[in-house]
Amino acid sequence: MTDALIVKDMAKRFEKIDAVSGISFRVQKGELFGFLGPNGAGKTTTINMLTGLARPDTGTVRIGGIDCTDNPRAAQHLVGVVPDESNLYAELTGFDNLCFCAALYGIGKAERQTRARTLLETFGLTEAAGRKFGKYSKGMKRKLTIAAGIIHQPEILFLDEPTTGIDVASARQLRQLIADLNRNGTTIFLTTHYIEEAERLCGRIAFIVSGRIVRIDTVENLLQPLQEKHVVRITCANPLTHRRQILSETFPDLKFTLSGQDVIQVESDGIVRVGTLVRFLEDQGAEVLEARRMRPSLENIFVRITGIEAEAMRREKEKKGGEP
Ligand SMILES: Nc1ncnc2c1ncn2[C@@H]1O[C@H](COP(=O)(O)OP(=O)(O)OP(=O)(O)O)[C@@H](O)[C@H]1O
Repeated sequence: MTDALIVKDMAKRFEKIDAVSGISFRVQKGELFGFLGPNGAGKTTTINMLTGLARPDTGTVRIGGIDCTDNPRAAQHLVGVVPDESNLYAELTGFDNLCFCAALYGIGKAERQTRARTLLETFGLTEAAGRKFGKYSKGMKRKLTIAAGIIHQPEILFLDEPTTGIDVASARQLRQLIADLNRNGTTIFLTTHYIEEAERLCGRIAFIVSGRIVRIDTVENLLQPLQEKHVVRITCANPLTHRRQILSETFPDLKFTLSGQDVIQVESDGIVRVGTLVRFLEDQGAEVLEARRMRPSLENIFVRITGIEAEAMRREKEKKGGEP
């Protein structure tokens, strides 16, 4: 397999902050590669350097075999970027926006019209092709922005939080579309704070924490240590914080992790006797609302690796980016 992207010892410092501290990784052609990390981990700084918007202090970036380190303009032609805020024109139609983007890359008139039509078809936007972009729904806007990001057939497409801020149904459609694009050969670099989205879509994931890549592996390998685990999530109406100690002492074979104040996650190598646990908690004065056996997920791994609650990260992001 050939590499679409090779990053070596790339670093960036802002005054006193090492935003990215010498990271190295490769993305193969055809991969859907996930880049996950908590707030402030260095994801945006990394993407900016990979897409030619910022220059690394040290290290090298090769895209499609071309060294882009000292030539950010070269990078801009080799990558497709879908920014948070769409850069398309509200007054132009969907079709004209795509043709305009293609023209910026020097694509001839006949070819850009063909590509625009094909992409509108692929993204289910043919009927909206003649409508002004400003009148599109949020989900349609995001789709057209992705279409514009691949009109020049880039080596790699960067999707930064593609489903943040759009409604649930459109987000589901977008995920399907991203999976289809990848299945049809587009190499994708995806950041998302929806861990489940990453688990569902990505083949391989890098975890970045405080500017360093702390783990990089296939989703299958990341999940492997959890395959034998049994996980139960117990939700209470009152805080559980002060009960963790007694739970650990009474059930030494079980591992208890608090998730917020009123949810506790129980992990075990053997079957968890949920009834016994619930009765014990109730005897202790807890008001148990729900006890649910969970399928071990990438979220458990994320919490282990980053020490950050995925739920807390989701809430934080949605405050910034709007509803999911
Ligand atoms: N232009 C800048 N000047 C100074 N510090 C910066 C600048 N850009 C980023 N940083 C700092 O660098 C670190 C990494 O920031 P970055 O935006 O890359 O993180 P992130 O992983 O994208 O976070 P989020 O998920 O919240 O968007 C943070 O500590 C941030 O405050």
